[in-house]
Amino acid sequence: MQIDGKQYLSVWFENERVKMIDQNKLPFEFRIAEYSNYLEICDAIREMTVRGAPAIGAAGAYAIALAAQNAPEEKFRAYLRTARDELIATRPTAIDLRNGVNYVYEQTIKFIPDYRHSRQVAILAAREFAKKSIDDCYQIGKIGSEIVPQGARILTHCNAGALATVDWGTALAVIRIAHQQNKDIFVYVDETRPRFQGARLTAFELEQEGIPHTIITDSASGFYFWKKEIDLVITGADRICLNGDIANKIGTYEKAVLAKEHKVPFYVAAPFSTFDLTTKEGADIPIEIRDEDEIKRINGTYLANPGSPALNPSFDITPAKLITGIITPKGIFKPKDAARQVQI
Ligand SMILES: CSC[C@H]1O[C@H](OP(=O)(O)O)[C@H](O)[C@@H]1O
Repeated sequence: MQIDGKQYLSVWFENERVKMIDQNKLPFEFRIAEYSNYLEICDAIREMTVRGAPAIGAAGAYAIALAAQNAPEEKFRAYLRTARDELIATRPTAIDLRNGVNYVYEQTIKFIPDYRHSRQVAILAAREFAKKSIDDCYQIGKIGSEIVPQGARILTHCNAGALATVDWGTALAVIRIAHQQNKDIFVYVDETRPRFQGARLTAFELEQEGIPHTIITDSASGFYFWKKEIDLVITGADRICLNGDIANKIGTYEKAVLAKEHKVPFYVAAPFSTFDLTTKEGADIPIEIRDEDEIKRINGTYLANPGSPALNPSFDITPAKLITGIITPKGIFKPKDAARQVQI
C-alpha cells in the first residue's frame, strides 16, 4: 500500500525482528512497531496494534519464526509448541491466525534436531505464507473488480484493506483495482464502532489513493439503502465455514439483511487462509468478546454512563443465504461451493 507516496506492507520480518504499522495510532500518527520475541507479538495482536484476519495470520507466522530463532535447543519443540498455543489463543475468531501459526510451526519442527536448518526454514515458511497472502489478495482484487459496475456506489464495513492483510486488502483490493480500472466508483465507509476501523483505517487507505468516499455512521447505512444510493456491498471475513456462513466484524450481519431487503448484491472477499474446513456452520464459530471499555471509553474518556455494563462482541455471523458470492483467489463462488475450492 502507498502511504505518503512510499510503499509499505502492514507487517514484515527484517533484521531478526517483526515490524508492523501500529494501527492503533493511525491515521493520527504513523508509527512502526518492532518486536524481538513472540510474547510481544501476542500482546500486539490482543491490543490490535496489528489487526485484520490475514494480517494477524502473517503476524502469527512471523512470531513462530521469531520463536524458532530464540528457542533453546534443549527444549526447542516444547518452546515452539507453547508459542503456537499462546499465539492462537490471542484472538479466537479469525482463522487465518491459526492457519499462519500452524503452517510455520509444522514446517519448522520437520527439521528437528537440525536446529540451524529449522530456524532457517521457520523464516522462509513465514515469508512464504505472507507472500502467498499478498498474491491471493491481488487475485481477489482482479477477479472481484469484474462484478463492480461502472459508477458503482459501494458500501464496505470495518477495514478489509491492505492494513487488514499484508498488502492490497480483500474488499479494498476489489475497490482499489476497480478504481484503477477507472470505474468511477464511490465508497460508503461504515465508521465501525467501537474501534472505528472504517472511519480511521479504511478512510485513511482510500484517501491515500484518491478513491472518492464518505464516512457514515454504522446506523446510517439503512438510510442510504432506502435512498437507493448503495449499488453493492463488499466486506471481508474472519472465518468462512464449510456451508458458506461467515464471521466478520460486528454489524456485518445487519448490512447483509439490509442488502437482501433492498435487493443489493452482498459479496464477501477472502483468501483461502480465511476458510475453516473444520467448522460446519456459523453457529460453531467462537465469537471474541472484547472489553466493555472499548464501547464506554475513547482514549480513557467516558462517552457512556460509567456505571452501566456494556456487551462488546467483536464479530457476528452472516448466513450463507444472505451472501451473493464469495470472492476468492480462484474465482467467485456461491457460498455453499466456496469451501470446496480450498480442498481442490
Ligand atoms: C481482510 S478482512 C479483515 C477483517 O478483520 C477485521 O476484524 P478486526 O479489525 O477486529 O481484526 C474485520 O472483521 C475485517 O473484515
